[in-house]
Amino acid sequence: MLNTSIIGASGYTGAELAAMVHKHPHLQLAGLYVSENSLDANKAISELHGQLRGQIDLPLQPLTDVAAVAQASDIVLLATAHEVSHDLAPVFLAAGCQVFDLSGAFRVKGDEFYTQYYGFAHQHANWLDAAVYGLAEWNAESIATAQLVAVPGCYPTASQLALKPLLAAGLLDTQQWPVINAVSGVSGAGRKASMTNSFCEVSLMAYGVFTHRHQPEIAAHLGTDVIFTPHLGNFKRGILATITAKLAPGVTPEAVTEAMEAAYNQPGNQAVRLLGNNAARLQDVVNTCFCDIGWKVQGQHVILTSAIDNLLKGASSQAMQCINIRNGFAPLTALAG
Ligand SMILES: NC(=O)C1=CN([C@@H]2O[C@H](COP(=O)(O)OP(=O)(O)OC[C@H]3O[C@@H](n4cnc5c(N)ncnc54)[C@H](OP(=O)(O)O)[C@@H]3O)[C@@H](O)[C@H]2O)C=CC1
Ligand SMILES: CC(=O)N[C@@H](CCC(=O)OP(=O)(O)O)C(=O)O
Repeated sequence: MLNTSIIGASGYTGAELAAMVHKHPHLQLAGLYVSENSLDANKAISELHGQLRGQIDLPLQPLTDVAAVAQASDIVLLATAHEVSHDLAPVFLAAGCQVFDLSGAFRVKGDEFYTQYYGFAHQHANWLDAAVYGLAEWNAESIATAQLVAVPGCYPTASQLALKPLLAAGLLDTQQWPVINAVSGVSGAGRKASMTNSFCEVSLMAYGVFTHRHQPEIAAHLGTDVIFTPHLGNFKRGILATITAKLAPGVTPEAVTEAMEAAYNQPGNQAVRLLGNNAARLQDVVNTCFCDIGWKVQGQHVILTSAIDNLLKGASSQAMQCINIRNGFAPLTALAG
């Protein structure tokens, strides 16, 4: 059994991770942690997340001695804000732990990226360089030997899983940037109260227009520029991305289907479900580890729809897929099947 600690366990993604680790036949929950001065310190996790009652009643411990937690852990899951992960990951890594970071702190290489999009200067160039981007269906080979996995953002997961097969097969005319419009449920903003996620303030709207940090994350890992516009929806969970792209001259609908099937009808890639000409729907993926992708071609354009649960395939279940790949377990262990 691998001792697994979750930092940020009281949050939305942290609680999902706790449930998965509890279910996993080869992982053992070593500890659940919150910040040193957290208002939730020493409460049972099930007091905050009632669905865990009777299953996981462990306390949320204040993270006071990072070195001691590292010593007691084989695997550390960081379900913490970017700056917190940035500071904590190197400590766990130096102690030899496998680290799976759900934040954006190690996702994109490049000197100016963190100052421009995250508001802090990155201090750990060596770990940023060593980090493997945890898009499970596309980076399995590198994930299998990584010590630090940077789990992709929620919008980047939905967007890239739809576009990558077409780019890999050379089917897109990238002179016209793919246009991604995506709507997320409010849990994407985390559990902490704020005016923007307050019930009476949430309304379907675009935000971060031309400035959202996921645009450069998507572009960097796709290797092509995109227009990306996120939207906040008045529902709890799920992301639906609707993506319009231009096909290269002569590309047929059959070629698009073949590219999607070649990418995902493969052993190990069962977390992506292909819908052909049907459109993806949130209700089919919420509370699951799946990404559903549909597409339709007309003339020289393709419209793709991609749906995930932002807290699962967009964060926690993708982290668990990466743990499974890294440690030689079946890819969807503790997730499905
Ligand atoms: N929500 C989503 O859909 C997605 C989130 N992510 C990323 O995953 C990470 C977690 O997100 P989410 O679960 O939504 O966030 P939440 O705000 O719901 O939870 C954050 C957790 O971190 C804890 N925390 C805060 N500061 C520290 C600290 N210094 N040391 C230890 N624990 C700390 C909080 O508890 P307390 O403050 O009480 O200490 C809480 O448990 C973020 O980086 C987010 O960007 C990625 C993809 C999707
Ligand atoms: C609805 C909402 O607010 N969503 C979040 C994205 C959450 C996510 O993917 O997290 P990372 O910050 O780890 O990239 C946002 O737009 O900031």
